[in-house]
Amino acid sequence: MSKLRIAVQKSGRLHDDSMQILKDIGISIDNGKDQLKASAKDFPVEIFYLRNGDIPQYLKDGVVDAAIIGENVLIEKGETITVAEKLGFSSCRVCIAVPKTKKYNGIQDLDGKRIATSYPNTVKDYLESKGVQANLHIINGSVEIAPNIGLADAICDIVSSGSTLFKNNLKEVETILKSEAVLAVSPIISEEKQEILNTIQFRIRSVLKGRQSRYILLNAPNDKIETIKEILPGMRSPTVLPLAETGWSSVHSVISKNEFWAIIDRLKEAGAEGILVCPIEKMVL
Ligand SMILES: Nc1ncnc2c1ncn2[C@@H]1O[C@H](COP(=O)(O)OP(=O)(O)OP(=O)(O)O)[C@@H](O)[C@H]1O
Ligand SMILES: O=P(O)(O)OC[C@H]1O[C@H](OP(=O)(O)OP(=O)(O)O)[C@H](O)[C@@H]1O
Ligand SMILES: [Mg+2]
Repeated sequence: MSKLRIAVQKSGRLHDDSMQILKDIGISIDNGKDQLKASAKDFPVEIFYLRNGDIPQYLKDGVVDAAIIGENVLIEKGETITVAEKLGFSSCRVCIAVPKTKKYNGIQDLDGKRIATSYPNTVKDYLESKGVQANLHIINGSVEIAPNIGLADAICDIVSSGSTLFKNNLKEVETILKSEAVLAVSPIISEEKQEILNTIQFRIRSVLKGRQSRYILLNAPNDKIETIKEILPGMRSPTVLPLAETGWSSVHSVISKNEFWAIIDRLKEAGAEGILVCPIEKMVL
């Protein structure tokens, strides 16, 4: 049976989370740090460790069948590549920034100006869509330094917390796109490998759903159960089990990770006690 070839970043911001999600879906890899290729145990998958920026070309050529990669890199270099799943980590945005002290009235201010970036296609498409022409300086790293050394009037780069912009006295003026890590697929994947990929996608969805959810357990007097059930969303309806103490029940439900703090006060007011919130490893719907 042929193996699905998946590319992951060799080292850098995506590496650890990429390996973690593979592990969570049951793909475990014995890999000496220096190996560039490794086979998974118990699953028809081979992992290739590559530079994030090189992965779109490998996907286009069919050298690898799928990859975990930043969506921003696909937008820059991967016109023909499809996104199979968003993976919920490495969230960032690609932005244009100018020196803090510069007045900025709108994108037309960049007409005829110099913009330093590692994402020339992304910037070019954006400027064209706004009818603006600028001179692009392509640099591969430390882009934020460019205005301070007189290399450019503006930059276009990745922003996450904004601290790199802040430290370099820059301000964000345009957000071109938002990005996160994705599972990307080669345009020339075979049917046999697509079958393996379908299994992987199913497992990824189960893991991501689990990560976004929490299992909640609480105790409440029986006459409060109806009110509590209305507060708890639950997958279908909450499970209600009698406690050893008469007149009391235990209520179990699944809620979104983000919902918990919003409903906790309402649950306590409604009479809930002994509230436990537990992580969920996987969730198959
Ligand atoms: N500050 C950040 N916060 C969140 N995600 C980021 C941040 N910087 C980059 N990313 C995301 O992680 C990806 C990899 O970034 P990283 O800096 O590790 O590698 P790189 O230098 O762009 O690529 P290569 O592997 O080719 O050297 C980026 O393409 C982007 O999607
Ligand atoms: O908004 P922030 O949270 O400060 O993150 C943004 C910075 O992170 C990335 O750089 P990275 O640290 O990956 O360095 P690199 O340029 O060497 O890839 C990106 O290129 C920005 O410089
Ligand atoms: Mg980087």
